[in-house]
Amino acid sequence: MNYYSLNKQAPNTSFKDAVIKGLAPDKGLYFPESITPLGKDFFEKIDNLSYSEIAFQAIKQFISPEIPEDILKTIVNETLSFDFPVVKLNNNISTLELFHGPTMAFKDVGARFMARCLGYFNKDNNEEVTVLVATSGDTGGAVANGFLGVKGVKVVILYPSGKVSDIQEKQLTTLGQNITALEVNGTFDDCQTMVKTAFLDKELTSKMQLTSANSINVARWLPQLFYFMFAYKQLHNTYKDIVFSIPSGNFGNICAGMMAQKLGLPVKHFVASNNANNVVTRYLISELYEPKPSVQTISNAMDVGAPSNFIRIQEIYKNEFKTLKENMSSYSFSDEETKEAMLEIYNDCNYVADPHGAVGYLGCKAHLKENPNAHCVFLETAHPTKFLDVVEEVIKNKQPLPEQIEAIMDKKKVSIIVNNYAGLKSYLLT
Ligand SMILES: N[C@@H](CCOP(=O)(O)O)C(=O)O
Repeated sequence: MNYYSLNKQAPNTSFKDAVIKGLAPDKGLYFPESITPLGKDFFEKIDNLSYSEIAFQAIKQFISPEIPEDILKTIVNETLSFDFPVVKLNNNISTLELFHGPTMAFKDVGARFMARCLGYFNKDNNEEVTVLVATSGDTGGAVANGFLGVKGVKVVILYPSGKVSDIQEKQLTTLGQNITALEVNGTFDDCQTMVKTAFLDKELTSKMQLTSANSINVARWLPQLFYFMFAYKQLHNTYKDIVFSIPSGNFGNICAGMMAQKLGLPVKHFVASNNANNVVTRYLISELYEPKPSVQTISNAMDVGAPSNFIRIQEIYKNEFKTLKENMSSYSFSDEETKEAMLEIYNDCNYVADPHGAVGYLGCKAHLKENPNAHCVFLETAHPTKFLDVVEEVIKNKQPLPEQIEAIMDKKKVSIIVNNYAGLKSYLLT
C-alpha cells in the first residue's frame, strides 16, 4: 500500500517509508491511497474469527507487501496478547474496556504494533532510529513499554510537566535503557509542536533518522481500528444500531473507527466526546475550525488544543461538512459534569469508570436523548487506577492496584527538564 501526504506537497511513499518517516516532508500526515471494504461475508462470519484473525484481515491491505503475511500474523498475535471485553452497563449503554494491556491504556495496541513493524524494518539496518513522542498522559507510557529494548531504536518522550497523573509519569520516566523522558514546561500542544518542528529541522534530520510514535504515524494509528471490530463481534447478535462514543484528544482513535467503518463495519454513528478542549465540538456548531491552547482537566490525556488527526477525518469525509455531521456528533463536558458521571456510573451500574470513560459515557447519554433506540458503546480508554486521586475522591472508595501499576509504584522517576525547542534540539544533538 502506498500513502500520500494530506498536504499534497510530498511524493507518495510506501508503508515502510511512512512508518520510518512518521510525518511527510511537507509536514502532512500520511493517508492510504485506497481503502478496499472487507466484504459482507467477513462481517457475517465474524463470530467464527479470533481477534487476531479479525485484526490480520482488517489491516493487511495497509501493510502488504512490505511485511510478509506470516510475519504480519506474528506481529498481530504478539500485539493482541490481552483481552478487549465489552461490559454492559444498561440496556442502552455498554463500555469497551481497552485497558487490559501492559500500561492499562488503549495506546498499548498501536505502540506494540508499531514497535514490531519498526523492529522488522530495522533488522538489517545499522542506522539507529530515534522515535520522538509527545504525550498528554497515556501515549508516553505505552510507547516506553512497547519499545523498551527494541534493537536500533532510541525513544525520546516529551511530556508537559505537572500535567499528567502520577502513575502516568511513573510509566514513562522509570524504564531507562533506550527510553528517555523530557519534562517540558508547557502544554501537550507545545510538546507536539516541538516534535513536528524537529522532523522539519534539516540540521537534525541530516544527522539522525527521526520518526514519531504518536498517532500521526500510520503504524500507531491504524491498529486502533481493531477495537471497533472487537466490540462489534461481541454485540452484533444483540444490538443492531451500534453507536460509538469515543473520548477524544488527538482524534486518532475515532478516526481509526471511521476507517473500520470504511472497511464495511456497520457503525450507526460516532460521538466525539470532549472535555473542555473542544475545538471539534465548536467546529460542528460553527463550521469554523479554531484550535486554542489546551486547558488542564481531570481527563488529561484529552488535553489537546489542536488535534493532529482532524485532518484525516476531513479526508475520510472528503471535506464535506454535511456528511461529517451526519456521521459524527460531538459534545463537550466540564470536570464537574465528568465527576458527577463517574459517581452516577458507580452508584447506578456498580462500575468504576476513569474520567475519560466518564466523558464517553456522557457523550452516550447526550446521543441517546435524541436516538433512544441506539446502543451506545463508550470506550474506556484507560484503567481508573491511573487516575487514582480523582477516582477515589469521587466514589469515596479505595481502589486495589492492578499488578501492572503495583510494579512501578516504587520506581524512581528520571527525567530531563526542557524549556523549548532549542533545549530539545541540543539534547538530540548531544
Ligand atoms: N492522548 C494522548 C495524546 C497523544 O495522542 P496520540 O494518540 O497521537 O499519541 C496521550 O495520552 O498522550
